[in-house]
Amino acid sequence: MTPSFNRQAVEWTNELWVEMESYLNNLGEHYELDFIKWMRRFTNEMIFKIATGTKNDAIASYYNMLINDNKNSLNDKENEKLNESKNFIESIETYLAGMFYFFAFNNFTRNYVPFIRGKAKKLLKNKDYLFDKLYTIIKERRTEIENTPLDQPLRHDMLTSYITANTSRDINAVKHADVDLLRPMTDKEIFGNILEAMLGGTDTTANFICFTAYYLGHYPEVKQRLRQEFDRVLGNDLTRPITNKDLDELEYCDAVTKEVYRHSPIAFFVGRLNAQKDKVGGYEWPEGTTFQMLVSALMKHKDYWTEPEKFDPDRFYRVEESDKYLLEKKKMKNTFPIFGGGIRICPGRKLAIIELKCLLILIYRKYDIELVDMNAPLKYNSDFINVCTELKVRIKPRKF
Ligand code: HEM
Repeated sequence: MTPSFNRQAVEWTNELWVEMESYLNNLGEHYELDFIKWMRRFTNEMIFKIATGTKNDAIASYYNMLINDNKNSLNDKENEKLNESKNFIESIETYLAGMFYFFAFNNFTRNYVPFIRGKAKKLLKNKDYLFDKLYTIIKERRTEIENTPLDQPLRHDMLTSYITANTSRDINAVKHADVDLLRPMTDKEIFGNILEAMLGGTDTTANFICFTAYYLGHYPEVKQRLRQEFDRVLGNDLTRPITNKDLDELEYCDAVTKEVYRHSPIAFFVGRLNAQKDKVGGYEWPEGTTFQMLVSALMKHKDYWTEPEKFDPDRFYRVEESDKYLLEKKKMKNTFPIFGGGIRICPGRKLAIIELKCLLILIYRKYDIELVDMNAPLKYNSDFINVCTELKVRIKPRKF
């Protein structure tokens, strides 16, 4: 993600929060929300806008689903748009959950074992819907660009950038030097990139926000320190939009989110395939071996972390000044790969942190997230990634 996308991401997170806040206020402080459902729509709406330059009304459609009678006040076209948006976000959820199915069961099992065959069929039907939808979006945007007069500027989004790359309408300021890539992209290549962004950019960040809300609910002293930092950086104005500069100043917030991630990582393993034979862990491995690195185990290993089971953001806060967290100081570079590393490092990492930090400020400076059941464990499934299955909360005004 280029700096211009990151700037837009801050702006859009501010804007989208204002929309979501109005729905939450309408529902009222006693309403029990499933926070993951809201956050998934928030992050999907963000990545949809960044990827395509348009809104998909993921949050509005969810709100309208909850407030059934609202539907009656909408006309058929508006209802159709909201339904389409609901189907789209559900298809991403189903596609992501289904990936594990195709990972775990071989071709024979998927085609001949009765229950599994039925499930695989449904997943494939969902895949067709999602792929068609994305190809339609690409085709429609191509036509729009072709019909835009040359003297009119094109908007800035991933799709427009991919479609125009290496054409006379190129909106990309920076050119790739590799000769093989100095040609326009095909629809298939564009589709692959947009699909990856949608998949990578929806559940991951939504889960991270929910996991953080869960830990803050259980560690009020951490929440209080976090708010002190927000108040110091942002002042008393509870409505001022957040800026990139604000985010850079939030050191304790950084530490809190890292500690949440260490305890409840989302991408709990990272995979690699070796391109040539290699020696790993004392053994020779042939070319083409698949490795899965269980990073969740690295993040809790006693050789790398002081009191690894303890929830303490201070292990990430100004750790270079600390004597207590010597292990962290020495080892963190290789033991904490939130976003993977090397050439395949997560391209959405900046966007994820922008959304996460912005939302934490926007929510906690003005409201409190109250967990409905303080005794409930963090509910999640470990499939391809750790996915929060439910987080029941009430959003209350903050008590000063
Ligand atoms: C908290 C949020 C996120 C976490 C924890 C996360 C984590 C990861 C990890 C661990 C990888 C594998 C990296 C590797 O193999 O070294 C990855 C890859 C990827 N992520 Fe993220 N990610 C997050 C958010 C996002 C967002 C917002 C996007 C949207 C643009 C995104 C798009 C991708 C893509 C496209 C890849 C594949 C990159 C490749 O294979 O070259 N991720 N992510």
